[in-house]
Order: sequence, then C-alpha cells, then structure tokens
Amino acid sequence: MRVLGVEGTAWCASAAVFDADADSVDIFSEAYEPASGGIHPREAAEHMREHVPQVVERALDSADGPVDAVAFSRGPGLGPCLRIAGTAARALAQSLDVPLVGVNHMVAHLEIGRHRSGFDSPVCLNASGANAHVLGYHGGRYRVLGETMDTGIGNALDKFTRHVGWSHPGGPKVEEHAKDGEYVEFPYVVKGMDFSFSGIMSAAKQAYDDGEPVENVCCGLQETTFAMLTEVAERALSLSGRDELVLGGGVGQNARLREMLAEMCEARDAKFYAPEPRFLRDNAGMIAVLGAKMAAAGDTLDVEDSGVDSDFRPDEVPVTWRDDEDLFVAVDERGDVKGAEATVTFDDDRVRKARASKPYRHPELDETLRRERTRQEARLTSAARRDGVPTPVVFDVDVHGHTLELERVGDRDLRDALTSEHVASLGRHLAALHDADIVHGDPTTRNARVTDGGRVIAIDFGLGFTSHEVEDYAMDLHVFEQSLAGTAADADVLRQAFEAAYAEDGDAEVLDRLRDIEGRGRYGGTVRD
Ligand SMILES: C[C@@H](O)[C@H](NC(=O)OP(=O)(O)OC[C@H]1O[C@@H](n2cnc3c(N)ncnc32)[C@H](O)[C@@H]1O)C(=O)O
Ligand SMILES: Nc1ncnc2c1ncn2[C@@H]1O[C@H](COP(=O)(O)OP(=O)(O)OP(=O)(O)O)[C@@H](O)[C@H]1O
Ligand SMILES: [Fe+2]
Repeated sequence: MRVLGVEGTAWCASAAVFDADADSVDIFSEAYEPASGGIHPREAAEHMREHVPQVVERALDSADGPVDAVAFSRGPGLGPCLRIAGTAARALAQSLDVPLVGVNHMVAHLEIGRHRSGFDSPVCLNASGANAHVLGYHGGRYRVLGETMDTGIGNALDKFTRHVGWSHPGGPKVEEHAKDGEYVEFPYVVKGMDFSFSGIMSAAKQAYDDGEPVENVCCGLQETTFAMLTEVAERALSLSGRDELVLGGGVGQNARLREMLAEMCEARDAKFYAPEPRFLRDNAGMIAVLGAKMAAAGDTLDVEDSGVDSDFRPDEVPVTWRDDEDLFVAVDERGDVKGAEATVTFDDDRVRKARASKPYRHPELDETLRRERTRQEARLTSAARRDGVPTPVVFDVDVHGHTLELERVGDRDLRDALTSEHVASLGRHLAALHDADIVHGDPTTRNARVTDGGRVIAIDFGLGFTSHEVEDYAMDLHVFEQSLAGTAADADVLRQAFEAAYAEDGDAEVLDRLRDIEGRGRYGGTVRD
C-alpha cells in the first residue's frame, strides 16, 4: 500500500508518501517562519494556501506509483490552517478516486515512534509546541495519563524567547544558549501526573529582567521543565508496569531532553526510542504512516463527514488499527516495591521508604526535590493524622538521607480493591484534608491502602503542600479521577461514588472547579499567544 499524507496544523506545510511494502517515507515540507512575534493564524493559513499544493505535487512526483489513500491531519491545530489542508486532501482523494483518512495529529506523533521502534505497547511522551502529554493504550483508546495544565512545552519556551527578543521558533535557541549556562532554580510543578509551565515561565522572565545571564536562565529552564516531563514519563511507566517509552513532538529534537529520558529509562531497565528529527517535528510522514494503518483497518471517512477539529483530543480516537492487549499489566507487589520515586522495603510492621537519586536530574535539583519531598511527606503525613485522616505513623525521618520509616498499613493498594465504598472513603479523606488546608498532591489509586476490614488509609504525601486555593483542591480530585480512568473498568460508577462522598463533607465550589478544569480543552493547539 502507498499512502499520501498531508499536514498543515500550524507552521509546517508538508506532504509525504509512505510506501508500506518498502517501509520508506519521503517527506516534503515548507516551514512558515514569522517575521516577528509568534505564529499568526492568518499568516500561517496564507502559508498553507501557498505551499500545501506545492509540497503535494512534489510528493506525488516522487512516488513510484499511484497512491491508494490520502491521509490528512484533522486536528488539533489552528482552524484556518486545518481547513486549507483538509480541503486540499479532500479534493485529492476525490480526483485520485481513493479513500480519505482523517488522522489525529497527536496520535500520529505517538504512532510514528511505535512504528519506527517496533515496540508493542509503549508509553508515549509527546513534547510538542502546543501540547505536552503522556499517552498509554488502554481499552481501545490512547489514554491521557498526564498532561500540561496550561501551555505546551514548546510554546512555553517560545514565549520566553519572545520576551528576550529572539525570533520564532525559540526552542532551538534555548538549547544553544543553555550549553554555556549554569543551572538556576525555578519552580518545579508536578501534580500527580500533570504539570504546569506558567509559573516557571514567569519566573524565568523575571530572572532575565533582574539581570540573570540569559544562558543561565535557558539552562535552568531546560533542566526544570525537562526533568518534570521525564518524571511524569517515569511515573507513567511505573503505574502501567510497562518498559518501553517513545518520544514525539518538535521539542523532542532537543538533545538534553532525549538524554534525560534515555538515562531515566536505562536506570529502570526500560527501552527508549526517539525517532529521527524529521519524524519528531511536525511532518506529513507520520500522517501517512498512521493513515496507512487506518486505511488497512477500513478506518476511512466519507467526504461529507470529514470536517476538521481544532480541539481534537487524542483520547477521542477509536484505535481501530490495534487489537492487542491493554497498557496496564499486573505489577508484582511482593517483596520490595520500586515506585516511580522511591524504593519501599518491608520489615514486619514497618516500611522504609528511600528516595533514590535520579541521575537524569541536575544534581542540585535532584537534592532539593529528594530533601523537600521527604520533609513534606513526614510533615503532612503526621499533620493529616492529627486532623483525623488515617495515615501511617511516622516513626523516623532522615531528611538528608532522604528516607522515612513509616507504619506498615493496609493489606493492599486501593487499585486492587476498587469498590464504591473504598473510593467514597478516599473522597471523605480528601474533603477532610482540604478542610485542614492540606493538598495531597498525588492521590492516585496506588497512593491509598485498604485493610481487609475496609478501612482506607492515605499514603505518599511527598507531592503535598498546604494551600487555601480551591484550584489546588480541585486538582487533587482531578488527579484521582484521572488515575481511576486509567486503571478501572467501571470508572464512571466509581467516580460518582467518590464525588458524592466528597460533596457530603467537602466544599461544592471544589466540585464546580473540577468541572471547570476538565472543560479547559488543553489540546487546543490554537493557544499560541
Ligand atoms: C498541533 C500542532 O500544530 C502542534 N505542532 C507543533 O507544536 O509543532 P512541533 O514541530 O511538534 O513543535 C514545534 C516546537 O518545537 C520547539 N523546538 C524545536 N526544536 C527544538 C529544540 N531543539 N529544543 C527545544 N524545543 C524545540 C519549537 O520551539 C516549537 O515550539 C503540536 O504538535 O502540538
Ligand atoms: N506505609 C505503607 N504501608 C504499606 N505499604 C506501603 C506503605 N507505603 C508504601 N507502601 C507500598 O509501596 C508502594 C510505593 O509507595 P509510595 O507510593 O509511597 O512510593 P513512591 O515511589 O512515591 O510511589 P509513586 O511515586 O509511584 O506513587 C505503595 O503503592 C504501597 O503499595
Ligand atoms: Fe505536532
């Protein structure tokens, strides 16, 4: 099979031919480079109008024979750009009289890595301009295991470089300057498996305005944001019990990010694959490759149903081209438990939790995170107990040795005892914590233990903090519901029980804010200010 791919979501007008029999991909691209500022949607659309027909012609000329299908990026992306590339693809499919395939651009960033690596069911980190998220295959869809709560990673870097007067795109310039810089500290924000960049970016602009050499700011920015992405990727591997990671997206061209991910994977005996740069940045090759898989599965579109979608989320896509097993595999929980962050060893009625050094992190950042999280965990585990929330007794804490000695609690993780009663208990515990101004920070189905008698005990307060903000409380609920969606078959029923229990003891405003968080459509691709 030979498939023509068409890409035009934002800056890259691209066409490619994928020859499935030869497994070869020829890509032809024209980049839009704004004269000043960031990407202007109207200029970008103009670029597509001019260049899409041209690259398509070059791609078709290069093909060794007729194409059997036309695949195009349906979204996410900038509406005006999507519409122009979509119209071109429709017209082509009709004139060539071949099927039309509508591809989700973010799923294509993932699938190209899976295709080129030969991995079965990898976790995928997409680090692109408008997005940043971790995906895993589960129950016939790609689930969003973690994501940015504000901008994409590339857009965040680009915003900083605009502030210092550098031309778009800024990512490569940050990489160049960081090589001569020294690490400076910026806020590190990971909540469960989600993360946010806006606080870091304000701090980076401020540091620059205050006279910090730009090289140092670039170095601190990379070390901080990439460590966040790597940590979340590691958590996703740990949670899913998988040992394969692929990288996608334009920021994946950054050597420091790839180095960190490779080191993280090596340390946990996982395999890591990053496609070559031409497949990382936006390109039609990835659209053609996924288009071929979809076409082979009969997943094609009628022209009248082929509208574009600028907010097209990866988890909306029915994965028709795979029929293999789920992402999540049973994790053997006997003996020592190696969590994403720490190793937990059991000794009768006690557990010892040691936060190991992460070689991928800058040593200063590594030391700060291990020390602060150990300190916070000890402090908040005890504070929560005092406020009536069941948590382990803290027997000992060694902040400089990054270890805790805790009471051994529960008979199994909540993940292995997911009933409405148990999640309702956790909902009540979170309401009580929030009432005491404590945010858990990472309330997943693995961070609560259940006794044979049905008692639920909260553990792992390492990402916790104190706060009066409704937003922070709502994020706790969001993190829990995300972990339910990732692990439970009947997530809806459990979510209702969880929310009903929270509503009884907690603040209605927090549940309202939760709805708000869910509705924020962070895959917009259109957010390019
Ligand atoms: C929806 C779609 O339009 C969008 N595309 C997109 O963001 O283009 P992509 O090619 O995946 O990524 C571009 C981003 O990648 C950054 N970038 C490129 N090279 C980089 C480098 N060496 N280091 C860091 N960032 C880099 C750029 O600064 C820019 O922000 C997306 O995939 O989210
Ligand atoms: N006090 C405890 N009593 C019984 N089991 C525990 C206790 N603390 C931790 N465990 C077990 O060890 C596992 C890992 O612990 P914990 O979540 O604290 O480590 P972690 O490395 O921070 O994990 P992650 O980052 O993956 O959430 C838990 O899921 C639980 O099964
Ligand atoms: Fe992209």
